[in-house]
Amino acid sequence: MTQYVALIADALSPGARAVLTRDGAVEVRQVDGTDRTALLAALADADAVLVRSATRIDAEALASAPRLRAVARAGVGLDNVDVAAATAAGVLVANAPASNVVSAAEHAVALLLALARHVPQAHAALKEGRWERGAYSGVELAGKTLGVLGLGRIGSLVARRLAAFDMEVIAYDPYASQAHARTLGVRLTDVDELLSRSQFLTVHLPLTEQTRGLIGFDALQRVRPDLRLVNAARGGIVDEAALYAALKEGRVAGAALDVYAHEPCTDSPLFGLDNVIGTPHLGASTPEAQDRAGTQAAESVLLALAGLPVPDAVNAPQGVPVPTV
Ligand SMILES: NC(=O)c1ccc[n+]([C@@H]2O[C@H](COP(=O)([O-])OP(=O)(O)OC[C@H]3O[C@@H](n4cnc5c(N)ncnc54)[C@H](O)[C@@H]3O)[C@@H](O)[C@H]2O)c1
Ligand SMILES: O=C(O)CC[C@@H](O)C(=O)O
Repeated sequence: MTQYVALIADALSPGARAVLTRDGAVEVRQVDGTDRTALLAALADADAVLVRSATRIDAEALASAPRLRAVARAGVGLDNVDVAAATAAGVLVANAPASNVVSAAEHAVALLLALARHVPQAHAALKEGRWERGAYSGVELAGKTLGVLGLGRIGSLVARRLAAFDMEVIAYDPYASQAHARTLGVRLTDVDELLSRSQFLTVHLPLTEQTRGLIGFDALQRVRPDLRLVNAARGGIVDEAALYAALKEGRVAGAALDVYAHEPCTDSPLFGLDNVIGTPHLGASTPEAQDRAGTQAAESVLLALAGLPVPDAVNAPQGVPVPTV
């Protein structure tokens, strides 16, 4: 006999459903969370909702969910969940912070290498029947300076991988310790040095009110003209209009983007520039990452519904049980 309804609002791995239904207490329902009307209707009976990055759980969604006890994010970024509104409503929010970091880091490295060597452009030309060896000469990574903006989980994995390419790695992160940076072979700098010295710059920040637009017109005035920028974190951190202007005016050499201010994004003016490559938010899109993200999110939901402490809860003090449902 099921007691609770868990709503899966984005495409999650089959492992999530298997965990949720393990003890027979949870009925799983599926909804397309990007269909706002359907989402709000489905939330009316939900005790928990599981999302990736496409579904917005904001104040309106929370107000439509009188029974809701938990929001579980199968991934890292929580910018699509209004954590403050959830907390005020007594709804526990949990993410799966370590689930997809290796996939995201590997994708950032893949984008950086593809950008340096024009892999997507050369591939497209070849498939169209053009053998254009002269058009796609690239640059080496060895000996170049890599700037890492945000030396957290993903930034650290990227730094370690690219140090192995003999890059000099510098990073800006006011919350990172010197000891941590040293273990990675990274030197911590201030923003000025990061911007003015980096030949490659990779962004690994959360999207917050402090980081929104951080790489904007001002920052892009202070970079080298041979800078190649990678953003596989969140779209709003890099101001797309400022980046477009900098690329167009030759103040930046190239950009590789996995994330966009508004997603899905298929018609950005940036896509018209030859020195921009992009992927449609694929950083976490591996079966390994999705399996971990889905099952961890589902485990958090079971703990929350049982009134037990949820290790990855972002709005409950560790060790303090959430209210029993
Ligand atoms: N493309 C994808 O599919 C994908 C996958 C996973 C995560 N992400 C994004 O990557 C982000 C980073 O993930 P993570 O696991 O490394 O997070 P994290 O919390 O481990 O690291 C973020 C780091 O940013 C630093 N930071 C915060 N504000 C800063 C500021 N103003 N200036 C400089 N540094 C600042 C923090 O100190 C922290 O070390 C996530 O928030 C998410 O938005 C994207
Ligand atoms: O769910 C996804 O595929 C994206 C996840 C990623 O952006 C994250 O923040 O974890």
